[in-house]
Amino acid sequence: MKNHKWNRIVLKVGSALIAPERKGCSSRYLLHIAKFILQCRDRGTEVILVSSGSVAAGAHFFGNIDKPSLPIKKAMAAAGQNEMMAAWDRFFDFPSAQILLTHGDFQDRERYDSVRETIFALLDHGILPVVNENDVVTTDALKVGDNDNLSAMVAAAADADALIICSDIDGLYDKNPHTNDDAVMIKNVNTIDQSIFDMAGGAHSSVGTGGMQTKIEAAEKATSHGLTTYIINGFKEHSFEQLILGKNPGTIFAPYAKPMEEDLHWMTHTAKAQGEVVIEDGFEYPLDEHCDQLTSNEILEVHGEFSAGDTILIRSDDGKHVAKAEANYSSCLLNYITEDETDAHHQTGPLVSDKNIAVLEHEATD
Ligand SMILES: Nc1ncnc2c1ncn2[C@@H]1O[C@H](COP(=O)(O)OP(=O)(O)O)[C@@H](O)[C@H]1O
Ligand SMILES: N[C@@H](CCC(=O)OP(=O)(O)O)C(=O)O
Repeated sequence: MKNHKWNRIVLKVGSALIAPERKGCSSRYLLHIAKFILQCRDRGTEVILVSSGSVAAGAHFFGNIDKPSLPIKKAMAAAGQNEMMAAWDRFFDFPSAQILLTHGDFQDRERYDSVRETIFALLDHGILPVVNENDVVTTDALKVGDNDNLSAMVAAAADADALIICSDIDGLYDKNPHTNDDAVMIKNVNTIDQSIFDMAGGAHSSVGTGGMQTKIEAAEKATSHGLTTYIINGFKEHSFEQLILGKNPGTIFAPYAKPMEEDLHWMTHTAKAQGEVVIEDGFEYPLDEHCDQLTSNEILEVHGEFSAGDTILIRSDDGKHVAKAEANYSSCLLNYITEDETDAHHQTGPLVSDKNIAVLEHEATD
């Protein structure tokens, strides 16, 4: 696979590469990553950088406290973001542009289109977009939470051909190599199924977020959109030399032969559930074809507050995530009907829309 076939790539760089010791930014690893960006651009490949590291870069301003409170973490991000942007800028003789996003920007179609337009305009003018989560304004409801998933959302929104995740490890192993001496590296993944998710553990470093779990989630988001996804070791210059030569320096996840349609991809991988409806195990119908059979009769419990039109998660009693879909009724009404045992006439029509439904195939991870 030669990289000159890439028209556009998203390169995700983790915190450990930016501020390895939490003593501000270091050019130690950024130098060879910047060289790779230059080489790609010279070959006509547009690059979008998703750069973590604002919290790690800003930590030293706050005395590197061990367990910072949320407001202090946000303050570290605000101060570190400037340092991180400046660190990248030192390497380039072309301009870069800061894009700070939250999940809310992907959830809302107008804002999503606006982000896309801005990225395309920057690329058209040879400016390097540098994306990070807007940690200062995020709340639990609004945040993506990790830059692996954020990079996959950006890659899908920007119609990129490849997502390259630069980590602190060579690629995906069959188990966490930091805790298992016999872990074996996997060079190629053709299908991301539950067995691949089962291999992935959390982060071990003090600066990383999400570990391998969020990288597999990102790979699933990206490959189902038709992007080839790489996990490589960003500490090693050799990884980037191999990529330029069209070789595989880490783990490659093959893109779906038939990428998901845009709406289904958005519902599966981007839309955030505002609440959930628990139904009995063994609901018999394939939900995407027979969601008209799912009425209030099937509900065991309703969690969270949502309105008609919001995205909800349908979960079975044994915890399995069955589907995400657009609710036809509010949580308030569903709660009233399920709790009211006196009047069986209160049955609803279909709980969710048959136009906006995504059947989920993995076991719940939360
Ligand atoms: N199966 C696995 N294969 C490789 N790494 C794994 C695996 N399971 C867990 N990990 C952990 O994931 C880490 C990489 O993720 P993370 O610490 O979040 O770094 P980054 O800053 O690159 O996002 C590895 O260093 C390793 O400790
Ligand atoms: N937005 C955060 C990044 C969080 C994150 O996902 O970090 P990492 O696992 O190092 O990619 C920051 O800039 O510190």
